[in-house]
Amino acid sequence: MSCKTYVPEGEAAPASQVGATLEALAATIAARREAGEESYTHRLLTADVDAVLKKVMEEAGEVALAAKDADTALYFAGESADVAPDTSAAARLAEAASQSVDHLRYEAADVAYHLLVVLERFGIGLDEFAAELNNRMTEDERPAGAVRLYDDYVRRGK
Ligand SMILES: N=c1c2ncn([C@@H]3O[C@H](COP(=O)(O)OP(=O)(O)OP(=O)(O)O)[C@@H](O)[C@H]3O)c2ncn1[C@@H]1O[C@H](COP(=O)(O)O)[C@@H](O)[C@H]1O
Repeated sequence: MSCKTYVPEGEAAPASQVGATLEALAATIAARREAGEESYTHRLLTADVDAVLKKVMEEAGEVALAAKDADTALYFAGESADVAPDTSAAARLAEAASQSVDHLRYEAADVAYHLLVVLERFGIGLDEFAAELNNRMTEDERPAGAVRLYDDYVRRGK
């Protein structure tokens, strides 16, 4: 866990934080098929597919811009810490760099959410998505018991 995160006191942590989060979010998204038009997710699931595809591309672009900003901010924070450590300028640049990394995380979450909506639209469950990633791993990298794709479904259409 990073110094920016915490688990609320008294709550048991799931075996995999990101696994539990993605599963909960994917289930919420799937359930929004039955929601009303007031749900943004429902609209993305049911409107012209271009709407959600446009969002994926827009949010991916925002990740790239946020990462460039973070890269620049970290560079200046590093330079300042080398040249004038323990000054208010160095502290300000360090804080700006930390905020720019936070912004990158925010934009990455936007991409992940919109990608999950696309997967739901096309009936690709999280286990199947995991199998796609697992198939690309070496034996050493792949976790024990990891779900795989049957050979007939590997690199299909390529
Ligand atoms: N995780 C998300 C989620 N992430 C992003 N978004 C929406 O995606 C849109 C992103 O569009 P914009 O880029 O225009 O907005 P922005 O992020 O404020 O702007 P930028 O900083 O990115 O430029 C916003 O409307 C966000 O509210 C999300 N909408 C919903 N969810 C989840 O889906 C659940 C169901 O939500 P409903 O859509 O309300 O049913 C929610 O409870 C959440 O758990």
